[in-house]
Amino acid sequence: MNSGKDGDEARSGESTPEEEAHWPAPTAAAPIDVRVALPGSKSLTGRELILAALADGPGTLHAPLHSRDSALMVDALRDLGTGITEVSTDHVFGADLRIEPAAELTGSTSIGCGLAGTVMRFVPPVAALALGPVAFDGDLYARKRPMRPLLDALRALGADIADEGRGALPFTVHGTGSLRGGRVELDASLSSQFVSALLLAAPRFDEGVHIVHTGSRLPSVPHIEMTLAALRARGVTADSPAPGEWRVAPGPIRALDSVIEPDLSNAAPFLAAALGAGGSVTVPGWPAETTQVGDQLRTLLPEFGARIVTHADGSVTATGDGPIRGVSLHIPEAGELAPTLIGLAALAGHGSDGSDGVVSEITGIGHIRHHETDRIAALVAEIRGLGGDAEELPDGIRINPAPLHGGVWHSYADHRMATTGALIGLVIPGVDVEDIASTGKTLPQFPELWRRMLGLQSERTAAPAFGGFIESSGSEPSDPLAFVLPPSSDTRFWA
Ligand SMILES: O=C(O)C1=C[C@@H](OP(=O)(O)O)[C@@H](O)[C@H](O)C1
Ligand SMILES: C=C(OP(=O)(O)O)C(=O)O
Repeated sequence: MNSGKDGDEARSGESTPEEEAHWPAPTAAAPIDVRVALPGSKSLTGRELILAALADGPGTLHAPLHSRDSALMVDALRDLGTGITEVSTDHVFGADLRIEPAAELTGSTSIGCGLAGTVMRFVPPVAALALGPVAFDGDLYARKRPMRPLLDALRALGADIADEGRGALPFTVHGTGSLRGGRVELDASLSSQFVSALLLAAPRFDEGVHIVHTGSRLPSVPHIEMTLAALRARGVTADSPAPGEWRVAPGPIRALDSVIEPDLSNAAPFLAAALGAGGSVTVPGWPAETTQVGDQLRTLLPEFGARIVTHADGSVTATGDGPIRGVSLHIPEAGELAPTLIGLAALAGHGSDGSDGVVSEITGIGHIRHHETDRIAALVAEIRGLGGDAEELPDGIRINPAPLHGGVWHSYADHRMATTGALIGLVIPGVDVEDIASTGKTLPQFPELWRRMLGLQSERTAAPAFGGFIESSGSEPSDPLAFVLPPSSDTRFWA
């Protein structure tokens, strides 16, 4: 795995110079009918890596994500003494991972967080269990992402952390090999990851943890439920005794072999493409039950006019055969999906598709100002840059119908900004996405998958680091199955 640990520039380790600059987003020439298989969930891969590193024996992750964020997590846990090796398999998105927990976690190291919220939040509590100082830093913008509530909570639980009052990266956790734990108050209104971070390491705290959220709002609740479910799957006693409170009992974390579900949040731009291009997009391997917030796409996309069918074989199809409708959505739990939904809302208002010109408002997402960039400010600026009419709300965005035109769409090093630019470019000719390589954070295959989705030839002569993920059954642009996985990989990969 190439994490690009030491550089702001190196994001996916496989981008061409052209992608680093401006990527001409392909415009859909005709309705599409394609099947797009997606790699593993960032959030599940991160949690399973942490829990496997703290477990009572070795375990294997099947079908994990291989991307910049997951590589940074692997590097961080290796730096703390965990053995992580790639185990070759024949499925399409890269190797399984074999994890051998360290007998004792070791400090005296430094950890690069890139721009990964999961690394900068989930690893410090683990570092507190290591022996010796562990220095954390990340990309320049990562230093702006909030950390103070988590660092203060860790201190209250017994950790020694030096951050020179910054409440942000860089900081050093002086691990002593153990942490007392216990009851702690924490304001998680800026990020649910503060809660998940403490819960994940808490079985190894002397007293476990009892977190009491003190803020007036709580974003991304499904991600906290995902954390509790991952802990319980490993035999840990973990619950929520009251709204805004969570408890984890001290005890062993059971080693196990886990299968990572495909990333349903990364399904968002692809399913949304059915609305942009017209036609159908099918994502295979959709779990029948999941804690991933991306599952909500099945109810959110119909708000924009999509038809969704969940098939018995575990695939989900989105079909778009009419104008994109304006929406009024309040989605505090689904901020991760907001950039794609906002992109659709901008298209609903662009005025040349026969849409009814309804104003869209998407609210409850103030916390996405603290994601990879201030996503509300960035989306407003970029939609306006293409001639659209968008304005910031205190906790969201309003989009008034307006025709869009081509131009440069800036990514702000944010993978979901980049994919949103690609989505708009499906409909609006002449959109150039700056830094499409930022998609390497969670989906290095994005440019390739997107072009293949449209029946376009690959930009590469050979897919380098993540090759073999598509089995083209013809690659004629008109072939509706130009983009499928072979059935054998399908069953193996999504089992
Ligand atoms: O725990 C996780 O894996 C995540 C939690 C959410 O963070 P916030 O609560 O900061 O929104 C989500 O947006 C992020 O992409 C992943
Ligand atoms: C907010 C996101 O990432 P992170 O895990 O870095 O917070 C995201 O992927 O949309």
